[in-house]
Amino acid sequence: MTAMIIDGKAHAAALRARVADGVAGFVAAAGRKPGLAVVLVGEDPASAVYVRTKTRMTAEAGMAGFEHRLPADTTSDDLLALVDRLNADDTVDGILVQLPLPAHIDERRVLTRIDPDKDVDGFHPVNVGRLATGLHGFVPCTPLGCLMLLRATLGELSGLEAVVVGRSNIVGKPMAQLLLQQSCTVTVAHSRTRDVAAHVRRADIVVAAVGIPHFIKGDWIKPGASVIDVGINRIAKEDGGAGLVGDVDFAGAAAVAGAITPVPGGVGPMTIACLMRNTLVAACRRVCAAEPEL
Ligand SMILES: NC(=O)C1=CN([C@@H]2O[C@H](COP(=O)(O)OP(=O)(O)OC[C@H]3O[C@@H](n4cnc5c(N)ncnc54)[C@H](OP(=O)(O)O)[C@@H]3O)[C@@H](O)[C@H]2O)C=CC1
Ligand SMILES: Nc1nc(=O)c2c([nH]1)NC[C@@H]1CN(c3ccc(C(=O)N[C@@H](CCC(=O)O)C(=O)O)cc3)C=[N+]21
Repeated sequence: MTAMIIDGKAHAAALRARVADGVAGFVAAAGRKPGLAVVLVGEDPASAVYVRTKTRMTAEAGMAGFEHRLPADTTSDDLLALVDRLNADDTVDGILVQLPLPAHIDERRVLTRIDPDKDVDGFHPVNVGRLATGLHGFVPCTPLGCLMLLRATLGELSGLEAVVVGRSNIVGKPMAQLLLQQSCTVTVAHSRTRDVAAHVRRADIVVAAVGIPHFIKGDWIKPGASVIDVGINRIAKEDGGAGLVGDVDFAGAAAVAGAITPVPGGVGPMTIACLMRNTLVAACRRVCAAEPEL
């Protein structure tokens, strides 16, 4: 193995510590804690685990967490009414509606109902537009975490060839916007791309957000490239247990890459740390129109 392993867990812990410092300053100035409301509809076990982790980390950062668990048969109108209440609640600085939502709920309608200035997920079209035009808004947590890991690993990204595999609104598209903002030359590959391997072979930076275990092969990776594996795939292990693997063949890629994120312990922890960061930023903007240094 030649690649440096990018320790997402350690970077995330360091970011959460900086956020906790900022939170202490906010509490001293504003006389209250930054507040994050997390809404979970239904009983999806993976979502329940993420929501519990988010709530625990919120408390550890010194912030107030408000967990709203609604039954799977909640109507769109009931969910929209809850979003309206959270928008109007001055103790709530950030709102996150856990995805995916049950199929009968109109996801777009719910996400666009969230006050853009409380949209710590960065999914509201206003924040998508702000990111695309270079205005201050909220950047989705997963691509923001990926960018932080890349900056910590490579420093300046200007001029590098970046290939993002995946074009979802949550990961691929905002990731491409962020890399473009850093003056990378960005290619976005997806399921209709004719030869994904050929694009990946040119890349100094590979971000894999496909949702297919070990989709990116080791012999696609350019020697020395930086590989960010966003994939979280639950697979059955030989011993009968459940294992978590990424979208990259880790062993194969680590033999040629310059640096690579593991799964678990890579992008996932950074996503949650960035949510804490965005919540503190939301609180600072709402209360004192200031940007914390993070
Ligand atoms: N670590 C973290 O914090 C997070 C991890 N994830 C994980 O990241 C992965 C991606 O998530 P998400 O973006 O939401 O997933 P989506 O399913 O929304 O998007 C997957 C993307 O991969 C593309 N794709 C599918 N098959 C191929 C193929 N054969 N060749 C090239 N591209 C392909 C799709 O293309 P097309 O658009 O053409 O269909 C699509 O753009 C998942 O494993 C998810 O669990 C997600 C969010 C946060
Ligand atoms: N509105 C919304 N915002 C999200 O940001 C959001 C969402 N919905 N729905 C689901 C996806 C997925 N996601 C992850 C967060 C943390 C880990 C994480 O911490 N993973 C650990 C492992 C955790 C485990 O063992 O399951 C790791 O990679 O080390 C993973 C995935 C956020 N998402």
